[in-house]
Amino acid sequence: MKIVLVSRIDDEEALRYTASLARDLEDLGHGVTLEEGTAQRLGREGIPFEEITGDLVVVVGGDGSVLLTIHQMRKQVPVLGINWGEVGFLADLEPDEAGAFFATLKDGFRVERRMRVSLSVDGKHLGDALNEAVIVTERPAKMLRFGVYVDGIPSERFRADGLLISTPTGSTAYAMSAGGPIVDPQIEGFLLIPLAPYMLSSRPHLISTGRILEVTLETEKPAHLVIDGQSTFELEREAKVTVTRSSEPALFVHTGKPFFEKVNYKLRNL
Ligand SMILES: NC(=O)c1ccc[n+]([C@@H]2O[C@H](COP(=O)([O-])OP(=O)(O)OC[C@H]3O[C@@H](n4cnc5c(N)ncnc54)[C@H](O)[C@@H]3O)[C@@H](O)[C@H]2O)c1
Ligand SMILES: Nc1ncnc2c1ncn2[C@@H]1O[C@H](COP(=O)(O)OP(=O)(O)OP(=O)(O)O)[C@@H](O)[C@H]1O
Repeated sequence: MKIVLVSRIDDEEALRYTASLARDLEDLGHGVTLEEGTAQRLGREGIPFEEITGDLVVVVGGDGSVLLTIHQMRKQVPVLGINWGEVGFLADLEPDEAGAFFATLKDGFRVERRMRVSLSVDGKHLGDALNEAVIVTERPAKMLRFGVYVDGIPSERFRADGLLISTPTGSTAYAMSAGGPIVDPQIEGFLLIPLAPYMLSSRPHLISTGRILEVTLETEKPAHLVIDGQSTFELEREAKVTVTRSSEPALFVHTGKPFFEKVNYKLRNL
C-alpha cells in the first residue's frame, strides 16, 4: 500500500516514533512518503499536505494534527490517527495498538465517512469543516447580530458573542463545550449553537443537511469565520454565509472502536 505519514512537529518523541514507523512499514513492503513538515524535521524529503495521495494517511498526533491534515488535503484519503496528543478524540489508536493494526494492513481496512460542512460567503467557497465553523467578533467582548434562514425562511435572529455551525463529528468538541448535544456521527445534520446568546430563548438547532442554511451578519462590526481552528477568514459587514453538506466527506479508517464508548472514556475524565 501507499502510505503517507504525518507527525505533529512540536514533539520530538512523536517524530522519532514516526521515523521508526516508516522503517517498519517499509519492511512490511509498503511504500511510505512523509508529509513535508514532518520530513524536514527528519532530514528527509516530503510532500505538501495539499498533494497527499495514496491508500492511507497515518497521523501521529492529537486532534489538531488530524484536523489540520484533513483540512489541508486537496483530495480526501482515509486517515488513521495514532494518538500522540492530550485528548486525541479523532486519533483512534494508542501507539501500543498500532503494531497489531499494521500487521493485518495487507488484508485491507474498512472506511468510515464523516460528513463535513462546506462554507461559502457571497458565493465564494471558503473551505470545508470536519468539526465546525465558528463566526465570532474580531474584538473580544463584543456582540454580533445574526440572522438564520432555513430554506430561505427567517428562523431566528439573535445577538451573541458568536455562532457555531458544527457537524455531528464536531458535537464532541467546541459545540459540546458550548452546551450542545452529543450527536451520533451516523446522523447527517447541521448543529447550530449560539455562543453566549443575549436572549432567553435562543436554543441550539439540529437542521437536516437536505435544507438550505444561510447565516447573515446584521451588524456593522468586523467578524471572523474560523474553520476547525485551522483557517481564519475575515467577514465583510453584513456578509451572508451559506452552509451546505460538503461533497467530499472526511474518510477515517474504521477501527471498530464504538463512538459512545469513546465519548465515555475520552470526555468524561478530561
Ligand atoms: N472551548 C472548547 O472546547 C474549544 C474552544 C476552541 C476550539 N475548540 C476545538 O478545537 C478544535 C481544534 O483543535 P486543536 O487541537 O487544533 O485546538 P486546541 O489545541 O485548542 O484543542 C482543542 C481541544 O478540542 C479537542 N477536540 C478537537 N476536535 C475534537 C472532536 N471532534 N471531539 C472531541 N474533542 C475534540 C482537542 O483534543 C483539544 O483537546 C476546533 O475544531 C474546536 O472544535 C474547542
Ligand atoms: N505536520 C504538521 N505541520 C504543521 N503543524 C502541525 C503538524 N502536525 C501538527 N501540527 C500542529 O501542531 C499542533 C499539535 O496539536 P495536537 O492537537 O496534535 O496535539 P494536542 O493539542 O496535544 O492534542 P489534542 O488536540 O488531542 O488535545 C496542532 O495545533 C497542529 O495544528
